Amino acid sequence: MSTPHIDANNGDFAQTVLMPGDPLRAQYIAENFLDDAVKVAGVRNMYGFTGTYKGKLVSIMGSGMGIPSMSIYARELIVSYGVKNLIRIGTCGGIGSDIKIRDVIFAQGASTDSNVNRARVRGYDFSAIADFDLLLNGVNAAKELGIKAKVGNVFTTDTFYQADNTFYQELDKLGMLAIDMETAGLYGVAAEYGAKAMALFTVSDHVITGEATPSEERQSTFNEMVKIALESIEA
Ligand SMILES: O=P(O)(O)O[C@H]1O[C@H](CO)[C@@H](O)[C@H]1O
Ligand SMILES: O=c1cc[nH]c(=O)[nH]1
Repeated sequence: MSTPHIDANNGDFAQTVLMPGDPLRAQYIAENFLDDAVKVAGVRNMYGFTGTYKGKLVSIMGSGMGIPSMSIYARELIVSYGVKNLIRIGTCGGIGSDIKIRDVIFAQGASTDSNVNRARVRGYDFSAIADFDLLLNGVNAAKELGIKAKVGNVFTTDTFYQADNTFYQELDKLGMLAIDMETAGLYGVAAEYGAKAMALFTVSDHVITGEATPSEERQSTFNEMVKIALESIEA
């Protein structure tokens, strides 16, 4: 049974879905990290794949950019396909002065300029937080792989191009590690529909210093994050 945005059959998705923003990254992961990967979804070229990693069944599906796109796919995966764990694997802009490009960051919590989570609690504030077990498994997997990772609050924005860059300094003062465009929405959808969610990123650029990862290095840092996410999955 397909949904308006996912043309997969019942049972096509594993209990855990890794979600990069870019569907071509989903395809790259399926081709390079999974065994026996099968394409299960492709409406609007938002590809979804299911295969195995070290014998564990896992799916990968693009989320698109921004909270609205992520929220559609996350909701349909949970409600219509019974997905239990959603792990965002994305890129982000670094904010803190101790954040360097290529760092791996776990989003323990996600603040936002979006109204979607307030709308879930009658206009009050909602703490958009990662599922503790998924976060712990991810942090432990990073440790075992010898990859240093940072864990903390991030900011999810609807606006990739900020009108006023001094905003980043204000986020820095509040201890925000990084900025992305989906995580607060993912955490809200997971809470609303009873699934677990967690996000980790690699820092592609630093929004205060302007430093950016050279394009030829992006793939290798991205691969480290993918390995962390895949190793963190429980059988
Ligand atoms: O690399 P992805 O996962 O798409 O994540 C980041 O990149 C996009 C912006 O360029 C936004 O989706 C942002 O969250
Ligand atoms: O959302 C994002 C991702 C990477 N870099 C940014 O500045 N923002």
